[in-house]
Amino acid sequence: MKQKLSIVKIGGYLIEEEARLSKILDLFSKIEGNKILVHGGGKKATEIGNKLGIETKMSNGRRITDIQSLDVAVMVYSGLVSKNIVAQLQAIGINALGMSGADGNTIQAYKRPVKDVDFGLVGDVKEVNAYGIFQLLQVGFTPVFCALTHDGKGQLLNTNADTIAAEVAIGLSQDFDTTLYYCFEKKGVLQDIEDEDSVITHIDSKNYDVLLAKGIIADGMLPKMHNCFYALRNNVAKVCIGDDSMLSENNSNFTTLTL
Ligand SMILES: Nc1ncnc2c1ncn2[C@@H]1O[C@H](COP(=O)(O)OP(=O)(O)O)[C@@H](O)[C@H]1O
Ligand SMILES: CC(=O)N[C@@H](CCC(=O)OP(=O)(O)O)C(=O)O
Repeated sequence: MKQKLSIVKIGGYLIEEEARLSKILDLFSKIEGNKILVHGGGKKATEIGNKLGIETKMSNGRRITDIQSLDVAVMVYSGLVSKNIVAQLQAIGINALGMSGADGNTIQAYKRPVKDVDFGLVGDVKEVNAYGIFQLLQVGFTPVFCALTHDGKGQLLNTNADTIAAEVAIGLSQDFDTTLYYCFEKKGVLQDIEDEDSVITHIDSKNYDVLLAKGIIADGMLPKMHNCFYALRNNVAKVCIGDDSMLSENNSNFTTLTL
């Protein structure tokens, strides 16, 4: 039987709030078995960029990563956010290791080809070094991935953290029985975005199409759900979306996805 692996991705809003972040890290530390954390930090990058006088350019809600904003992304994602999370995990007994995709050649990517929009130094994942990550887990490290990959030729690339979580989950699903948790500021996928009590507890490919058609899934939830189904189609055993309480035992008020 395969060993269990939990991959938890935490989003930008949760990272911003100190108390909420430490609650999540505490719940994460209590997950039994192998685990990996993936964090975003887009909001922090925008905030620090503004302080440095580097304007954030967006297209349809997605960051355009020019050379200057890549520098900000590297400083914020693999520096400020990563090291803060790693130190907090160390303080609660987790031997965390802050990683970008360049570290240990864990995630190689290629620069996204220009179609309608040139996203700049943004990477689409080419290959996950599952064996390297497997070895880190076997010796007792807990990898903490930020939203950066590399092209193998010396160029760092900005890669969406939700995508990194899905790709790492897929890569490790050959060896592990993997559950992927997308943890963000809402209780789950909501029927009505204004009503926190309207969590849709189960979404499959059929009602996904209905939710899409009705416009219930929008904005950042569109690529998130795309990543969820992509992971499920590629051997990831279970995918869930919810807030920090999703990681507590005895809570079922979050969204579980199936094919
Ligand atoms: N039906 C929905 N249920 C919950 N959130 C939704 C829904 N439709 C759109 N959203 C939006 O999707 C966003 C989550 O995407 P995103 O900001 O990319 O997450 P993250 O913080 O994990 O990076 C939420 O902030 C919310 O505003
Ligand atoms: C290419 C791309 O989309 N990169 C993201 C990486 C950070 C991220 O994904 O942060 P959240 O999970 O907090 O949104 C960005 O720069 O915003």
